[in-house]
Amino acid sequence: MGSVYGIVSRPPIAGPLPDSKPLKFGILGAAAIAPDALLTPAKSHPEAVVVAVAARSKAKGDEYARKHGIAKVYGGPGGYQELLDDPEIDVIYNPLPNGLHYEWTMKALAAGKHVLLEKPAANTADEIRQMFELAEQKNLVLLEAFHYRFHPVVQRVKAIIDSDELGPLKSIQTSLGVHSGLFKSSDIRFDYSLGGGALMDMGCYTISAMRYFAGGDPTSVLSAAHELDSPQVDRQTSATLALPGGVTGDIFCDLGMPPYLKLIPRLPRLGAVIECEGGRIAIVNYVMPTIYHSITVTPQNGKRRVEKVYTFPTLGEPWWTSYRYQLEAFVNKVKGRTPQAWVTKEDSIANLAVIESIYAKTGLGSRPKSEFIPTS
Ligand SMILES: NC(=O)C1=CN([C@@H]2O[C@H](COP(=O)(O)OP(=O)(O)OC[C@H]3O[C@@H](n4cnc5c(N)ncnc54)[C@H](OP(=O)(O)O)[C@@H]3O)[C@@H](O)[C@H]2O)C=CC1
Ligand SMILES: O=C1OC[C@@H](O)[C@H](O)[C@H]1O
Repeated sequence: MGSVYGIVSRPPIAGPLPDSKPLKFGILGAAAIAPDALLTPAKSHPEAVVVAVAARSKAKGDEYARKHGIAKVYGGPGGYQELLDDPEIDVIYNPLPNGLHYEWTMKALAAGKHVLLEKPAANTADEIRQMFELAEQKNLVLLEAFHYRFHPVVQRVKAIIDSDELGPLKSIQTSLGVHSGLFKSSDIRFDYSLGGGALMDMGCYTISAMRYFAGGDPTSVLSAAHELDSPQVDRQTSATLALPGGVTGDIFCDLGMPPYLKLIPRLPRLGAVIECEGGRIAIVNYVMPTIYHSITVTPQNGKRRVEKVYTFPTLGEPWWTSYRYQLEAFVNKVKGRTPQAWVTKEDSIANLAVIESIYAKTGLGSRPKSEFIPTS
């Protein structure tokens, strides 16, 4: 999935600004998402450079570093901690499996590093609260990498909702699903012990977007259902949530939608529909909008229009991915400048709390708590 962005993203190679020291990033794990989420965006960011990667296997780390032009490799059983202990590194990017996010983010913060942390931030809301508390204590930046929030598309949709052009909100539907076979059965997404499940992996976006558009958190889970991949792992989850002001929210997420008639592969579901008293907004692709997107606004008493938005008035380029916008915000935050958008501690905690409440409703329960006990 990630490599699609490589096709649309055409970054120039950027040099550092004369008066600004670039932040040096280290990556925990030779993860598949890192090229799209950090390595490629950093190439066009004058104040971000990836200097090291750690991998459980030195050989895998070496190969990954060679492919992506990363100078240093920490490999073997102590490699992750060696990366955290590297005094040259300012920021750790943590794209480990969900169930390892808490342990390695706590360790990275303890080592005095800022952290760009993949979504969902951890397996439980309580772990997320602890990570942010440590970041606050140490005056470090911690961000859950909900990259889509940094792209102009969702911000434009939110502005239309808030403008009251279409009147009060009635309902919000958000979806994210991919066809079966995209992820192998051995993928981390299907491993309960690593924090797997469709609701964790993809549902976290649908809930995050729904909460963002609603401007508030669900008050209850009205109903929820799942299809299983294995006894504790949902391949698909859907739920209906009560939102403030009598608004209803429907989410759908699927790690492997079966083919139609067992033959025809399914197109990805990447959309959202927002119904208001005076019209509706339909978004195609709120998750990876740089590839393609549309915002169709249909007022009840007006003309239907389609909007597309790739840049902000004074920020971005049409080829900037959501990850590139996210990196811009992250670097600005670390440098003490005001980022264009942000995902706050409260937002990250609330998102995982909704995931946990849906898992409670379906009976699958939260993903396992980390066994890591912080020492400081
Ligand atoms: N923002 C986005 O758009 C996306 C975010 N993600 C998130 O990024 C994270 C990683 O996803 P993805 O890159 O697809 O996954 P990968 O499986 O490619 O990467 C996970 C990395 O974790 C390391 N790892 C450490 N311990 C284990 C273990 N016990 N089992 C498996 N891997 C382990 C491996 O590193 P090594 O062996 O090299 O040390 C591996 O490279 C997830 O949290 C996911 O939700 C994923 C895709 C898109
Ligand atoms: O973060 C993600 O975004 C896109 C999905 O395909 C992927 O499963 C997920 O981890």
